[in-house]
Amino acid sequence: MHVRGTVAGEVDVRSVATSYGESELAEVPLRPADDARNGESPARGDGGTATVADGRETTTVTLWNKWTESAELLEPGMELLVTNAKEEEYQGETQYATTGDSYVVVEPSFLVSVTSIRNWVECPRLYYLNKLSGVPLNYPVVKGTLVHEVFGDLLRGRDLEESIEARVEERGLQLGLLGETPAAVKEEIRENATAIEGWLEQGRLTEEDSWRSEQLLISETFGIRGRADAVRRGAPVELKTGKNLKKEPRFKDKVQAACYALLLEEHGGDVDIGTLLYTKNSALDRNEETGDLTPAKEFTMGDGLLKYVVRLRNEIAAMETAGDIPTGYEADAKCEYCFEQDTCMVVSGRLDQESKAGQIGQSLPDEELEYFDRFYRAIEDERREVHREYAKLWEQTAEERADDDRALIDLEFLEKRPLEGGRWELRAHNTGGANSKLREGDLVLASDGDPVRGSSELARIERLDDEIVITADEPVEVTRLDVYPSELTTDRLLVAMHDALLKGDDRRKEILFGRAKPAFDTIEETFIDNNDRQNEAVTKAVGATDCALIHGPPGTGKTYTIARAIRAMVERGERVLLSAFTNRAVDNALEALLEQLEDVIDEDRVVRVGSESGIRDDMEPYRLERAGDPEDRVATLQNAQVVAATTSTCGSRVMKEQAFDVALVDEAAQLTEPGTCAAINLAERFVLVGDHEQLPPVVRAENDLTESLFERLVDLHPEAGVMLDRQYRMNQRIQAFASNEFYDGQLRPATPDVAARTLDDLEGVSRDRLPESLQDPVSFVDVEGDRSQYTDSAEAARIAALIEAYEAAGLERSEIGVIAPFRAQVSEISTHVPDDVAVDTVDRFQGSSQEVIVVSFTATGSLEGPIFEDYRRINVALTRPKRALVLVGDAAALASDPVYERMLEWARR
Ligand SMILES: Nc1ncnc2c1ncn2[C@@H]1O[C@H](COP(=O)(O)OP(=O)(O)OP(=O)(O)O)[C@@H](O)[C@H]1O
Repeated sequence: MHVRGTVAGEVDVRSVATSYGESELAEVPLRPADDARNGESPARGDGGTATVADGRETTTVTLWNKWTESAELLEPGMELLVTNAKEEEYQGETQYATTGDSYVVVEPSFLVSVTSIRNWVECPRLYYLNKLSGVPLNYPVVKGTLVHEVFGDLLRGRDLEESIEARVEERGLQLGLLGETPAAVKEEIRENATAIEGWLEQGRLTEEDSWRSEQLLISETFGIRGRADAVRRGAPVELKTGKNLKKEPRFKDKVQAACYALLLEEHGGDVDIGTLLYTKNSALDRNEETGDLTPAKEFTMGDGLLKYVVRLRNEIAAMETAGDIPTGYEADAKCEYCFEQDTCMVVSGRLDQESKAGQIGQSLPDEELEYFDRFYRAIEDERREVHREYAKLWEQTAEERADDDRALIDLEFLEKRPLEGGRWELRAHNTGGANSKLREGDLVLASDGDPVRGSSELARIERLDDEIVITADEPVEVTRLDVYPSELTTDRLLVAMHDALLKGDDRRKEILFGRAKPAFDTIEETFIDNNDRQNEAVTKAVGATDCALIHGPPGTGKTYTIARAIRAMVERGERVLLSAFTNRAVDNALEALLEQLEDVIDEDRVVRVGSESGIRDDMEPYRLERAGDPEDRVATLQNAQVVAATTSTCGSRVMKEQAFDVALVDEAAQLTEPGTCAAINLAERFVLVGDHEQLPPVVRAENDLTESLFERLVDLHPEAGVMLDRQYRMNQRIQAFASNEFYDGQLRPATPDVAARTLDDLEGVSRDRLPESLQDPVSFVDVEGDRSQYTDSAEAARIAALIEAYEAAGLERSEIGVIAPFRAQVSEISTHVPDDVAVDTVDRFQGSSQEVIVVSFTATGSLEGPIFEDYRRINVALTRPKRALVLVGDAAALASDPVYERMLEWARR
């Protein structure tokens, strides 16, 4: 039986005398979880989870012997799982205790990666340093990746030479940045691959041999996830590109293989053997080396090792849950033999952290230490939220995930087709056509219906229509796609924050922490002659020696201003980074910029860095191809005077090697502080462009990440900012409310034409054909709703009628957009209106505009809290239309909120 619950009090650890001698035990007060799904057969399970009495009383779980080590980590409020526990009656109460088959798992829904466990066993401090600084671009790492890729190819049956050729070609850019030549790299890969081929040959001799390449594995029982290099006859095989002349695999390698064994057990295996393949061994010269030169080393995995691995994992989970920082004393690693000793001491010194290796250097000023601490916690909160997303893979049913837009389910598998290189193209029919967060180009979990226990693969979405096309390493008969919760974003935020504080230039930090005022050079030139504020913005951007902040309300020509500013910078010979939170914004800005640069520089000096699927088709010609001849690839990037990439890509290994005179970041109000740092870390000076009255950064946790650096700097250094005040989008009547409510009444139409625009300007459209109530550019339609919370079918039906009225007046459906506060209402409206009308949440509409916008408030009865959560969302919704805005909602409910009440007054005028 498995016992799972929340630690309900202090844990008591003590020694007792038993018939076997002295034993350690820990008594854990536990409030069992009442989740019925708890009992569903975790690995090694023999069914049933404790559902004590009413499931809420506190019971006691006794953890014996080595498990007391994990007990010491427990704090009240932490989750605990004990597998194969036994039930005991004690003074009329049912209690539980570990048995010889038990595993004790601390915070099981925190999924620790196998790599983390491996780093941790070397030294917990090393684990921490890796988190802070990320994996740098260096040759051993790239070579390791290449050997692993070739290994996968060989397992999938690809020809060795063909694989080496293709894989080295694919990494052209990285190899070029490292100054490596293809011939030398290929030779080295070939040497390593000999070991692999030899081993595979042996494997093929046995009839029952079965193996598969890289497999993504998740264990809900042990709280571990990872990608095994290969699985052979159900057992893990790990590839190491180093040498090992001992008979036995290295301990940390065994730990890693043991993690995979646990993962495989959860998938129904029973694993007691692990194989380590040291590929360098076969390249060694027998005459010079002594020892065991066989590359493949098998070892037997005892229960003791598996349990030890779970205890290690528990240490990480407990530390991360508590938000602690390891000191290195947790392990008996020898600092004097550690390659990272210097880095470790420097980081400890700068951050004033306790460390086994000791500290060197002076610590950061207090305010920077405080900042580091605050943001470290915030980013780790965010990481825990990502982990919660993983847990939802098994906590939610398929239907719940689909309703949550996290999965596409009930797909009808159509066919599989082998691709070059042994990969597969899989096709499925989307029967539901439902909404989801999934997009083309995304990495997803493709499964046969169960992403955790069934057969599942990490796959890429190539096409997403009625027919879905994905590519994957193995041919899963896909019937379900799940959002893959990636930690990449959080990883990069942490590294960007670390780089900004520990590697950042002093002057930059003076500015960021308000210890100095941004400075500006005097610029005499006029850049834009018909819009003073835009001209001032460009002047500031060009003249800033530290930073400039451009505040651009809706439709005020932000993109145009950015393009003009970059042209001026390019003309001055500067190397410019153009970045933004989304690919869409990067492409928009780049499009405007290309127009400006037409006669200024050659097209090939503008480069777009990003993946093929992320970049708009018409920007494809500018995309930096990563594959190819190393020298040539590097030359293309180094030669580029303008590089455009998302802030996330700015945190990639390739971009981190680049340096710029200036970084210009659009959509800056939607970026977290560390997210912004990822881009500005790469440049001498920076310009942020955004609007903090529109959507804030998208984060899962509620903490310091919700305020953008843009917003903080606008407050800190108002003199570095300029607000664009003329908008080129909305009819005067439409913009009035937003201007008063959000921009101190400063927003004005840029020209009389803009102020006076109405639907009559559109060809074939006449307002006379609209009902009188819709003839004004702003109208309100009072609908007494159906009183449900997140949907309102009465509103949806009314909206369908409104759209018909606009069509009757001559509008195209594609000129109408509908905005609703909740996804459920978006779905509800979608069932009422034709497909070609865009219906979505505010978040999806930010940055775009439409001739007509209909807003569904989905508010009835007494309004509980702002419907759009945050008034900034209302601002975005109300500023999307150019010529007509229709608000649909329950007037009585809306009037109960002061902002909505003012909105009603304006709309009904
Ligand atoms: N100084 C200007 N003179 C003439 N037209 C301008 C000027 N500035 C901007 N525009 C025009 O106004 C429109 C909106 O500009 P732009 O796309 O740059 O707005 P934006 O502020 O980026 O919009 P959003 O708020 O959606 O991000 C464009 O058609 C652009 O050409």
